[in-house]
Amino acid sequence: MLFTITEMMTGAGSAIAGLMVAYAMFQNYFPYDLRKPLKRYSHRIMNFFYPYIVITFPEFQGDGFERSKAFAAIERYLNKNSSKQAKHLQANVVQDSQAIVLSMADNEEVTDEFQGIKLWWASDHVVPDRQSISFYPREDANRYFTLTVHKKYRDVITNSYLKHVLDEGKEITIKERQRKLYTNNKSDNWYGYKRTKWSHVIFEHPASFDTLAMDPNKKEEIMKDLIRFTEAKDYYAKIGKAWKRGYLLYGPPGTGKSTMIAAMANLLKYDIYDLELTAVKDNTELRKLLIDTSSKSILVIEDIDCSLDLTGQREKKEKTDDEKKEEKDKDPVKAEMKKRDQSDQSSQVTLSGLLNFIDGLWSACGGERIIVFTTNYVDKLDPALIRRGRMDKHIELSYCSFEAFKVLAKNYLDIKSHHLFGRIDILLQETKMTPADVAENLMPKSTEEDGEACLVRLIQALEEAKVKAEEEAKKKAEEEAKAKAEEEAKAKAEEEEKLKAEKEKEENGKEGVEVNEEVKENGKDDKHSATNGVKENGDVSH
Ligand SMILES: Nc1ncnc2c1ncn2[C@@H]1O[C@H](COP(=O)(O)OP(=O)(O)OP(=O)(O)O)[C@@H](O)[C@H]1O
Ligand SMILES: [Mg+2]
Repeated sequence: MLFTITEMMTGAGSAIAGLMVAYAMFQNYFPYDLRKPLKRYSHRIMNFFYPYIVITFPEFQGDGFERSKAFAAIERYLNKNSSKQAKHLQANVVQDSQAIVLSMADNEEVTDEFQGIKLWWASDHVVPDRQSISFYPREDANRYFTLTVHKKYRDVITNSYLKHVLDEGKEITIKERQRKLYTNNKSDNWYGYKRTKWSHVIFEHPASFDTLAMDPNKKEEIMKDLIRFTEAKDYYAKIGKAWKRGYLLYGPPGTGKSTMIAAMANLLKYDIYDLELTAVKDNTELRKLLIDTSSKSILVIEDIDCSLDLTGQREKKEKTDDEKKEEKDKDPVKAEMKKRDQSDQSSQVTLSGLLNFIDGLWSACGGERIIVFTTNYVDKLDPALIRRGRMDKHIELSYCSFEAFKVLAKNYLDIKSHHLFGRIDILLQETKMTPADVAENLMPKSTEEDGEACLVRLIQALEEAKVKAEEEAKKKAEEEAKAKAEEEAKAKAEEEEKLKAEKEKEENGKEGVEVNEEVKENGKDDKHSATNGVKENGDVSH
């Protein structure tokens, strides 16, 4: 046996040596001009017998400094197969990704299947020419993927499979990317080196629809609505509408409007653009900001009633000169600061600009976008702004209901049912408390405090709120009654005054008539005497 192996080795060694000699002779003595066609024909012969096609996807293409998007997408797509099949994996921390991406190391091969067709993916690298000068700090070796598949499937692969790989890879990239929370910069900071219109931080809000306290049916409906929107690309194209949807969240402070936006972003894996309208100078800037947002994002304008005077009149009611002077005399520093503040914030964004922004021709750029407005006072908003088509879904977030309380109790205390729940149910119906306040009362304040103690505290707070509300209602009723009584008294006094005045007028009138009559009588006499006078005069003139 040992003899045979040694013999084989010797045989192989001499064969290799023979080949090397032949190659060296080919290099040295074969005419240069004939080498090229020979190579070409050998390739053709090889192709004739080799039944596969090989497609290469390099990491960097041409002189491009940017990593190829196709390569990145394929890397993500192969991730799921390679982590199962390949034995040698390479861990990469990809920029903007939450997870470490495991891809197969060089010379590893994984298989994939598509419509019953078997395909082979392999990874390798080439070391670029050392003498080349590059300013780009790319890695020394350029990696590439190769896809090998039987020739007869060429059409399926080029037409459908590659699209499927790229789409799926992109989808995974988007899902795994670190999401961002953007806010707009003032336009003074838009230009220059590395300046941008939006600044961002990593979005890490933990809110989810599970932790959101509200009626479960309503919650379900909102979630379904959101998911249907994300899947409705073709539908929107079919009906000829831009792929966007507007939500108006309204309700008193502390009822979970901002929390719901975070939950929406987490559900859909979208970025958030939090637009501060007061920092936008005019409609043109508003449009520029919109163009600079990416798709798969939620555009938020919080407290829309405060950001803009939505009756269309942008300027706040001007104070009179006297009022201004009085203010200045009281606190000159504050008055000056306010003046500067006002001149800084002189935003000329108009209602029509905002409407165009959310519903006009420009709103379609980017696609797959959700616009959310929040407000505490829905009645204050201009109907044009919140009509369907602009704000498609109106969601009211209101005071804490018993259903909402149960979600909070489960989240904060891990309690699903308790004998105190009945009392809380009645109290929640009798008094208004925001989910924010309920949550605050349910949060244990020390390690010793157990769930029951927190529920008791909530009951106390609810009872106090109830008493307070009753007192306030009583006070309000009293004030109203007082105001009404005062008004009635005032009206009565006015009526009396009026009557008195009329009476006086009447009496004066009577006297006036008598006087007049007297005057008339006197007048008659006078007339008489006057005529007489004329006559007399006439007589005189005669
Ligand atoms: N429905 C809710 N479910 C769960 N937590 C809530 C809910 N509402 C309020 N909270 C809690 O109360 C806090 C305040 O809520 P949030 O900021 O969402 O209120 P808001 O409606 O946006 O108020 P504002 O109108 O003042 O902006 C949050 O930190 C959250 O933990
Ligand atoms: Mg808020």
